[in-house]
Amino acid sequence: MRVGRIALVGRPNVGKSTLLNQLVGQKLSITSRRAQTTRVQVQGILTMPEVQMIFVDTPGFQQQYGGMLYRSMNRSVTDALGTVDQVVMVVEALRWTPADQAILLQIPAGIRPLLVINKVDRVASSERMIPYLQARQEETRFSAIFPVSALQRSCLDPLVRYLGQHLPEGPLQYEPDQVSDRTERFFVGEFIREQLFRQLGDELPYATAVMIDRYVQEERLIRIEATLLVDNPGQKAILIGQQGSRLKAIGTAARLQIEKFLESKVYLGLWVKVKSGWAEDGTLLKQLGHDF
Ligand SMILES: Nc1nc2c(ncn2[C@@H]2O[C@H](COP(=O)(O)OP(=O)(O)OP(=O)(O)O)[C@@H](O)[C@H]2O)c(=O)[nH]1
Repeated sequence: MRVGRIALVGRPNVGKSTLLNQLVGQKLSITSRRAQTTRVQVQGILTMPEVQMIFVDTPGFQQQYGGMLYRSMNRSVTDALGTVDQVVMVVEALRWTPADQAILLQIPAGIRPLLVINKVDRVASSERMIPYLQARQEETRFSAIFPVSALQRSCLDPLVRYLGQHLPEGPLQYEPDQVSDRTERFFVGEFIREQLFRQLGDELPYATAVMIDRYVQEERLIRIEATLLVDNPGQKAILIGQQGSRLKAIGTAARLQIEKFLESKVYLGLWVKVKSGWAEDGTLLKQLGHDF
């Protein structure tokens, strides 16, 4: 067996979560059009006849906000890189921004990352890719370059083959049918967060934490109760909406996703609570799965 840990790095929104979900074949990490939706490190596991790949989905590297939450996010990028066998850097086709460059510089010097150029489906003519590819090849740090479309699942097979061939030999670390080391409860929180990102304005999802208070298997359904923590009463009002309409829409959409994921009927109760400064509360962040 070849077994190893693979880190996906890249600036926010390049499609790391989408790529991970496609590789592992299940919706593990939430995706949205907005940047910086991944807060904690999620592992996806892909087991094939002779290979087990353990993917570490690192949060998008960002410099825009300060605060404990974001420091923890940036630190987990560097931490993750110290313990992995392969680093995959993801960028968007035809784009190489200062943020991409900063990420490349953050990868420790001894590591030769593999470059995935994602979203090639957006490139109208392949000729436009030639100078872009040449420029990337001149950046001699990459061990290999793979243009792909995570969304359309195209060109992923050569990438998987290459990754498998370059992992160390060793025993299985997870059962073959395991796709993640996270619990179902964790994913339920992620599905709720995904709806916050889809249904709210720009700022609020970042100011909201989801806590699963109850998760009980009953005879005919799974009963889940969750609290959405916000920073101030104004945010609470926005989140609840006119006569509760927004919270209801978030709850309904999240419940449908959760039912699909758990393959069971679900009751989902959502409450909104104001707790100012939650993003600076180390104990709370730990409970939510952030390491310090
Ligand atoms: N056209 C196109 N869009 C893609 C592709 N892969 C991802 N996207 C879109 O890009 C957006 C961002 O994707 P994510 O997977 O959330 O990006 P991420 O890098 O994980 O972002 P963070 O979680 O913020 O770090 C989503 O709207 C995806 O649907 C692709 O191959 N082609």
